[in-house]
Amino acid sequence: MAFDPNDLELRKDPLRFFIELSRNSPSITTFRFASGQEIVFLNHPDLIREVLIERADKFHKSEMTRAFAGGMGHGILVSEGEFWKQQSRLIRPAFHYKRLLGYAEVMSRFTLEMLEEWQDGEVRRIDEDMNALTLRVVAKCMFNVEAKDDREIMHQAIVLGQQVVGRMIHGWFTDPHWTPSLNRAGVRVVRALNDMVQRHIAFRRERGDLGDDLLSMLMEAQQQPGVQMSERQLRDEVLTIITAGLETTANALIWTWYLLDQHPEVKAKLQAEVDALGELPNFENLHRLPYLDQVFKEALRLYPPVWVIGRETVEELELGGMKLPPKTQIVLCQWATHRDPRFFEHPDEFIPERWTAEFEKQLPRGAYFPFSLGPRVCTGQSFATTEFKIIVATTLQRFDLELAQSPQIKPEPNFTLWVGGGLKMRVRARGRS
Ligand code: HEM
Repeated sequence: MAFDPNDLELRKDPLRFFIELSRNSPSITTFRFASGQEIVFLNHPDLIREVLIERADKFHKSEMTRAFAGGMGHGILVSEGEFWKQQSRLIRPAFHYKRLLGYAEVMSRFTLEMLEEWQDGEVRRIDEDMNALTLRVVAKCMFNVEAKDDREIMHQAIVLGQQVVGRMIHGWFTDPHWTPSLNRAGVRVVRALNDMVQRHIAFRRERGDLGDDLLSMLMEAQQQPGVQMSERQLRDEVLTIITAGLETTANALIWTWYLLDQHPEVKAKLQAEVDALGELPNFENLHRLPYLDQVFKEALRLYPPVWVIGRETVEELELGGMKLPPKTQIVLCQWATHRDPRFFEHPDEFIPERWTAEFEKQLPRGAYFPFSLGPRVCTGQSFATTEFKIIVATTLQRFDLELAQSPQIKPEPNFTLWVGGGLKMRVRARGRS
């Protein structure tokens, strides 16, 4: 059937919409949201590179990104210009290579604690386990928050955020009169989250002992001459890092457990690799798990947690032969580009082995961008990579996971790419200590 970008059934499924759009326009095209707003869609590595890397200063985050990030306020994800540079300079040291060593210990300890709760043969909601684990990790590593009550507040805020973003995406594609809004329950959750962050800031101020985490680094930076950072900004940065760091990594893990189940030969090969390690996975020995690295890259290709990126033009410019006025909204879609047969043979198949050094060398830069590229690349890329590898390798050394539900799983495009309906798996102890 001919592709009709206005077909309502197609619009109810934005993932299919973008695949169809990309197959019908190999480079640059436009489509309209239900409201009539025109969006430019890019689907060629040269143009993706131009926007993210080569002419990055000519593009800001899009209206869509700002709306996605609305509940987190105006943190690093959506700030621009000199202010973004200042915040980035303050936040990036928390992700420095040297710090990952300490974070990796926390990741390993919390994974082992989770596994201690798993009973041989039981069926678990693996999506809930991965969400709880990644929340615990990011809250501890970045903000030294361990209290269960605090984690519950963060969890509720994230669930709320997912509902709001889910409605937003549906509205953009299908409802000409749609406007974003937050109901009373939503307002309550956001307030609880604000109060929690304020409480932590006040507690540290009172004690006069800031500690060594990201929140402390930001609080200290507030005192530096020339640094402009209000209390509200501090709160927004905390919320941004928690949200950016939690759902993304959790979904990468959830999809990987699903993919491993569907590809027993890959799972067996990976199990053999983690068993041969002969010790607990840690920051120093992860390089001895090359197949895990290939699995990670391939899982992020097929199910990129950040499935779409938005930008808008700062000024009038020409892109791919089109003249774009200022504030033109632009979409780049990892979900579609990562499945493009021009760059990936058998694009819908899970083949970790494709990620050889030769393959990566010939892959055009801009055809694969799960963490984005250029100056606004994901701040947490190394953190997420370490966390993913430690959790998968540690779990696989001890447990075998098998799907305990229908394998027909529908990816749901939200703030990140979800496993629709959750993921039930049976966990079996592998008889190793
Ligand atoms: C597999 C896991 C992850 C994926 C796939 C991912 C992906 C991305 C992508 C695509 C962006 C760019 C978004 C845009 O341009 O609109 C981004 C930005 C960002 N990510 Fe991640 N992310 C992951 C994990 C994390 C973690 C664990 C953290 C922190 C703990 C984090 C913190 C950030 C921050 C702060 C930004 C904003 C950077 C800036 O604009 O300067 N991310 N991430």
